[in-house]
Amino acid sequence: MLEKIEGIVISVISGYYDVETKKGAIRSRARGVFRNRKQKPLVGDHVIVQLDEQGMNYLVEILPRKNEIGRPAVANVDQVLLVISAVEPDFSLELLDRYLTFFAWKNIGVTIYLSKTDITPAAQLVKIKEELSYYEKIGYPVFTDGNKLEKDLPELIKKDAIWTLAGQSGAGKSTLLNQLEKEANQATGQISYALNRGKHTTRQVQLFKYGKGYIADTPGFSAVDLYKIKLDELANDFYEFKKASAKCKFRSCQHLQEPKCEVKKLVKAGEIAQSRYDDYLKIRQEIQDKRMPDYLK
Ligand SMILES: Nc1nc2c(ncn2[C@@H]2O[C@H](COP(=O)(O)OP(=O)(O)OP(=O)(O)O)[C@@H](O)[C@H]2O)c(=O)[nH]1
Ligand SMILES: [Zn+2]
Repeated sequence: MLEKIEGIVISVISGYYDVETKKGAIRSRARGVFRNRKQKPLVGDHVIVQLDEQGMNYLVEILPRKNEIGRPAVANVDQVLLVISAVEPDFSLELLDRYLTFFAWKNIGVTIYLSKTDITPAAQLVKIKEELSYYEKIGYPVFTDGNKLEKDLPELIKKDAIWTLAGQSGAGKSTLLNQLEKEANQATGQISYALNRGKHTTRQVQLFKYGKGYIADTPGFSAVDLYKIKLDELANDFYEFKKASAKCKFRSCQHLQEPKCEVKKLVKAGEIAQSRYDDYLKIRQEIQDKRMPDYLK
């Protein structure tokens, strides 16, 4: 009888898949069957490995994938740690809304981390923190202090959860990642993967253990495309709009010119941020402009 065991792919190196299981890490090869089906196991995939007596382990099945993001891609991402800088590059609410919209669309939770607060003029920082408190109110965890983030993060990463970093180029993703990875390696006595990365090898993504789950060791991605979002579903990706829309007169209200729109009422009352509404309209327009005509779909 060949034993089968379930696990999570934590790294892929030249055709070998390292799978973390309850028996520890198992190195395995993928069965040719995946190639035929054009199916390729990704880091983050939940898989079944078949063990045999000769010590040859085969990855024989990929369990259903709930999402896939980034380049290199990571599967089954539970949460994005979004790094937004206060300065260099300057803080931008529009950029923040773009990221949040994208991950909401992908059904991935976001935790916001404000970086470079140490080099931000005090008055500017006060204003940014105030703006971020709105996001906390609508349900996004916000960290504006790196030490607090590192202290709380192990608790936040739930069992087998996969986190990945995202944010604009220069925001500080690699800086934070190196810090977290160093800590994780110190805690577990692991050798840093970073040391094995030759300059000329293709950049691979690996998961390192953190908290009760994992963090991807590659800074995810910096740019997001929003035009694939369906126009009439966009409002659902703005969580506070979605919540308010239960009180809109029309069930399919897009919060534009419709009468008795709760979202517009709350914008007027200052309860929904005007900047959120403006960004909603802007992204909407973008989707409209790039939308394929119905007959081409
Ligand atoms: N003062 C200060 N500098 C920071 C902080 N975080 C990052 N930096 C600096 O900002 C620059 C960019 O940081 P990176 O970590 O390379 O940014 P990144 O998001 O990985 O950028 P890409 O690799 O281009 O996507 C580096 O010079 C860092 O040293 C911070 O919290 N405070
Ligand atoms: Zn409405």
